[in-house]
Amino acid sequence: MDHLTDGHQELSFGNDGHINTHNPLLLDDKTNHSPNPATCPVRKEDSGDKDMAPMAGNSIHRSSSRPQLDLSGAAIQGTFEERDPTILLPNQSDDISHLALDIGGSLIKLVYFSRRENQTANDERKKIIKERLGITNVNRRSYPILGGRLHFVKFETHKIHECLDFIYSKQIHHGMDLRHWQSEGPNTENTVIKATGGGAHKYADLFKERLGISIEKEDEMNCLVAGANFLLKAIRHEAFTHMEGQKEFVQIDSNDLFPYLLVNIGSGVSIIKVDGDGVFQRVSGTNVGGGTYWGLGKLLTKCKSFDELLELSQRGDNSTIDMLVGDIYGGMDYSKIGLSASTIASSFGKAISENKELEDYAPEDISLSLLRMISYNIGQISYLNALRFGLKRIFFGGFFIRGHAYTMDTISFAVQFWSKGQAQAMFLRHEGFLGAIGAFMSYEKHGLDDLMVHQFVERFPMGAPYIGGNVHGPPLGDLNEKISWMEKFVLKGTEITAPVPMSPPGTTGLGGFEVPSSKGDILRPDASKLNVGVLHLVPSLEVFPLLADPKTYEPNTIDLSDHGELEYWFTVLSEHMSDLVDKAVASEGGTDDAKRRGDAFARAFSAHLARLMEEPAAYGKLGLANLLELREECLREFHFLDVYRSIKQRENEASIAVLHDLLMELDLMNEETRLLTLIEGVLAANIFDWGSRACVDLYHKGTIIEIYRMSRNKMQRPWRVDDFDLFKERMFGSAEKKPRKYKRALLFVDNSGADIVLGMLPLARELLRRGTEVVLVANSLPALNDVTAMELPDIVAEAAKHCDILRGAAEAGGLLVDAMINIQDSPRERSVSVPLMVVENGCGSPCIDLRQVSSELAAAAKDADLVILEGMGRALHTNFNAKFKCDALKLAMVKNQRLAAKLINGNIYNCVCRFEPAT
Ligand SMILES: Nc1ncnc2c1ncn2[C@@H]1O[C@H](COP(=O)(O)OP(=O)(O)OP(=O)(O)O)[C@@H](O)[C@H]1O
Ligand SMILES: CC(C)(CO)[C@@H](O)C(=O)NCCC(=O)O
Ligand SMILES: [Mn+2]
Repeated sequence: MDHLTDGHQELSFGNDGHINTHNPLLLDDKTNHSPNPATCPVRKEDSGDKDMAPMAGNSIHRSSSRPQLDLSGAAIQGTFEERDPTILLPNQSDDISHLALDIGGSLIKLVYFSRRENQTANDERKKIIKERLGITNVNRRSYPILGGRLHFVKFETHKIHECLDFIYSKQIHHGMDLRHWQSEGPNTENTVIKATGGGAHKYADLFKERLGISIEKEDEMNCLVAGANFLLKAIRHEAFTHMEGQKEFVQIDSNDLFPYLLVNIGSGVSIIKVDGDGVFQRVSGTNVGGGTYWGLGKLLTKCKSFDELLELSQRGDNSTIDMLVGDIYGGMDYSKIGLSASTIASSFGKAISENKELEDYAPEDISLSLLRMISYNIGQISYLNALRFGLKRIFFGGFFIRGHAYTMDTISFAVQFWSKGQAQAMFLRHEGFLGAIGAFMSYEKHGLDDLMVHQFVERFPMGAPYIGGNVHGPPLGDLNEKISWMEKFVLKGTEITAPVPMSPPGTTGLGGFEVPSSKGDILRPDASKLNVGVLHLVPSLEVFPLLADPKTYEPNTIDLSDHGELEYWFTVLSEHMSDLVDKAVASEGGTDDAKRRGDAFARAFSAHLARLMEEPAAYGKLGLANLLELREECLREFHFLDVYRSIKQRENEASIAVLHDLLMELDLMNEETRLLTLIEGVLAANIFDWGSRACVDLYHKGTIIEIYRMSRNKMQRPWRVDDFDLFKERMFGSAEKKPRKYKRALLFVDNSGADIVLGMLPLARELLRRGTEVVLVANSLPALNDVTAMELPDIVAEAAKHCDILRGAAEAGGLLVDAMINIQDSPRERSVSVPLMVVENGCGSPCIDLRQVSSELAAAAKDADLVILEGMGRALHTNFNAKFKCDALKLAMVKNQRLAAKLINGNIYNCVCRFEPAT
């Protein structure tokens, strides 16, 4: 027995899983007895989709978006003695296309770009939309940049052969001919790659010899500045402060970025005053840098790796070796000048007087003493230079920092201490890659140089465990290698999945250099392995033009920085996992390969979740939308392209089968009753959400139509949030107000099946009937059972068979081009109808960040005066607090008890109908 409560209303299922109530208003019972798909139980998950007939007959031509390999001209590269020779695919166009290097004294940083596969299946719909919405500038580039990803990799400079092997086996250096975006074949003669850092000079010949490629040298300082400027302008939450163990992201206004001080802590330290793009001066530097810490530390402690040295420092006590103020002042503070007894008076100073050898000091203590010495020194020199030029902001980059909390705290503390709080130290998430990014940006002809700020979107570092960070041995190329890696990664990398206790924030005492609080934290597996996201280049993402104030807009309603909240969602997502994996595997035919991928997905997603539990801000500011997106991205990473495909088809078929009856009943009503019934219908049908645990349990208890009717029947007003009367007044007018005819409405749709077919389409139809153009806004990529923009035209075409209004409007909107075959059109009706259109929203998650929408949605928004956001993901988890320049209606059923309590002080299955007039 399952009880659904909505305020005072309660409704229960009969034991047989059938609904006891019968509402004559909607859906005559006859549908229960007909042999149509509406009576299929919802639960039939494992059927795979092979035995599912395509819903719209021959009009469905959904093609998988899995990258297609072009095998023409394939040849084995290298000698035949090699065990796993690389196979070169010279005509493979969506492969890696560009790379740039920063070869420093300690590390080689490599940034490379891989293009995204072309999604041609969507072309027809796109063409129509472009014509309709008058988008003219979509092909403003003459070269085919279709989006892609920027990847970040690093190697130790003394192991340069690993870097050469990596480039070679990934074949990144092909297709680098600057005169052509796509090189025709494996011809490296013209290949030129951009490189900066000292090694660009030192190793140029080696690159020519080993790979036959020429290095084009770019100035190191130029690149550092270009990289920093790009990141600070283009990547949200790139910069953060780090004080007493607390990381806080800073959103830099790109119009208010300059001047600033850039301190790059590599082997040595460069200090650069930056006044604009390409406008800078290297004002200082110091030879006491990262190389000093690592070099001296290695000699003094016999550590074998930088990380080992850093890890030692975390267990160290520097007071055994440093001379403190208290050591000099007999245990007292020197309070007159603001120095506490525990302040370091002289780094390593104790070693003078004690009769000890190196072996007598703990390596841990030496490492910490060294780390503090160097960090404070750099902090102090940086501060002095900031003071010299009156700069308030200091950004620190370079791999010395290595995402290490204590290092950052120490530098921050030094800056804060010396400037008395006047200057602020900030760090960059892509800390070590500034130069490499700058070199990458310096390609003039690759078209990436003029990228608009918003065109890069940082996604979760999906590939990060295996492609970010250090690379040892052969690179991981294909999916198969990724999976193997994932299997090993989780077996070995227990430190990633183990939760980490956070030390309580400490105090810093009397203004002296106390030990910052984050010392005790574990050293996370190389920060760049998990911290640096892959930057996705999406050439056509824009800010949604109808946002009232894009600057203050925050998509996430729930901030997961509250640990209890994060824990809750962690549990929810973990509990969903095995179900999801089963579905994912079934969606790919249940093969052994699919099982292996499913397993790897579960491991990868779990590792990410564990990582986030340990450090919620690891990938930038974390909201629920990000977590849900992470899951979808993880699935895609392991080539699960549409897990819910067959469920969606089944739900659509079942709903289409009863659409006609629903429309007939609606048409018998008067306008006002009909509007209410339509809104009720949207809310009721929003129950079909495979992202909600409670609902999924519910689906086992009845057919789609039974559940839909049950849900409708309990629609008792007032809803928990109920602005319906206000909306009605806007639509129909009142004694005081004139009615309003909206010109164009954007309907952000949610799930498949009843939700779209019996909820949103009838509402769209009503708007169309009233002369409002309707744009259905759907996901670009599959997420849960959300309907996608690619699927919608077929659904609309099916629905149009049952309704003249929909048919005329769909025709006018160009939606029926493929599906016209069976429809006899009447030209008269066609010409008078306002259009019904479909646009993609640019995202592939159940939530939507309106700062990153597709250009077609942005274009469609231009003439829109009504926005309807439907569903929990789009209207509650995100955008519940979003304000718009036009009227906005937010409709959702809350299918999660915790969210209901938190957001609307209500209960699960309560409904939200929030109407907000234009601000
Ligand atoms: N895995 C690592 N191996 C070696 N050094 C590391 C590692 N991780 C962090 N470091 C630190 O980072 C420093 C190198 O930083 P970075 O790569 O920014 O400089 P670089 O470009 O090699 O040097 P420079 O710019 O002075 O030529 C090292 O000297 C060391 O202190
Ligand atoms: C020599 C470079 C620029 C090489 O990256 C760097 O290591 C550095 O800035 N060193 C510090 C040299 C100095 O200014 O004292
Ligand atoms: Mn460098």
